Amino acid sequence: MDTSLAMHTAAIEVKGLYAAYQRQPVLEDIHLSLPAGRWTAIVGPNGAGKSTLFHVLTGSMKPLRGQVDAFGKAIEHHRKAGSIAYMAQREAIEWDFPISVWETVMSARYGHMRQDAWWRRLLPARWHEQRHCHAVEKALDDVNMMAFADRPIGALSGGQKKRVLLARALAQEASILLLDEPLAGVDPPSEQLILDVLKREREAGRTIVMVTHDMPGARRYVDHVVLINRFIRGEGAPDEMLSDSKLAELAVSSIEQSAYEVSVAGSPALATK
Ligand SMILES: Nc1ncnc2c1ncn2[C@@H]1O[C@H](COP(=O)(O)OP(=O)(O)OP(=O)(O)O)[C@@H](O)[C@H]1O
Repeated sequence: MDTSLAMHTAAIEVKGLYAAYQRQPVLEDIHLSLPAGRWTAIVGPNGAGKSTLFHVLTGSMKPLRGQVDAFGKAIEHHRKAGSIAYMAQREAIEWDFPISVWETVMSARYGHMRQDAWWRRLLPARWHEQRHCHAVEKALDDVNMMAFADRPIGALSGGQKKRVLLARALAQEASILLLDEPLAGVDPPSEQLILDVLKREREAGRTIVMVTHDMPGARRYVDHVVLINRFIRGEGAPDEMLSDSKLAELAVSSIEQSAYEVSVAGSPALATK
């Protein structure tokens, strides 16, 4: 990990962000400052824009407006440097291609290999370099999936796939981990395993930002919470943000949001093409 990055107090800063799909606004006027070396939970109802926020933070979606920096540098810089690891929701992945668990996790090392001298990049043996193999093995061990290393990725259960996706994010050895629902669809022992792994990663100085619907897990482990539903609905300590009254406000915003979407769908000015 680049330790100079960890000197900043904010890992991610978002200013005046607007994002939309086919002119339909999904995120509006988002201002955020996510603390470095801390564990942040992004909490919001279905369709609140949480995954969209991650798409913008990884640079895979261009916002309509606004600025997003990580450790004081544009997201594009981090995209090239591989300093932000992203774990997508399991449902968003195509599983039918014939690669093994080991190869899936090794793909997280491409960014490191790209930093090598050009002639090294041409060597097929780079896949077998000790530092890459060690990072993959450690990540698979962390999520208790080393025994499945040779299995085709498509031949795993849903919870096992999730652990492999987390291993891939860990193997990148990035400064920031963006995890979209890492706890969804896993059994209680796996959930505990994942929470323990993330706790260790946070203790090692990494910044973790995770989308979650698991309130007990968030209350117990995270340092910082962002409530979101198209707008930021609150940001602060877990005790305050995950209180019954705050969560009730968020639920009400969800009902209002649904009513808004119905009215926008009928509006010729914002209708999608
Ligand atoms: N590719 C897309 N094209 C058009 N609309 C989209 C697209 N992806 C998401 N949306 C819409 O954008 C809104 C926000 O979606 P997003 O996936 O960011 O929500 P989310 O908070 O991650 O939800 P969930 O908790 O269900 O995963 C939703 O209304 C969704 O229907």
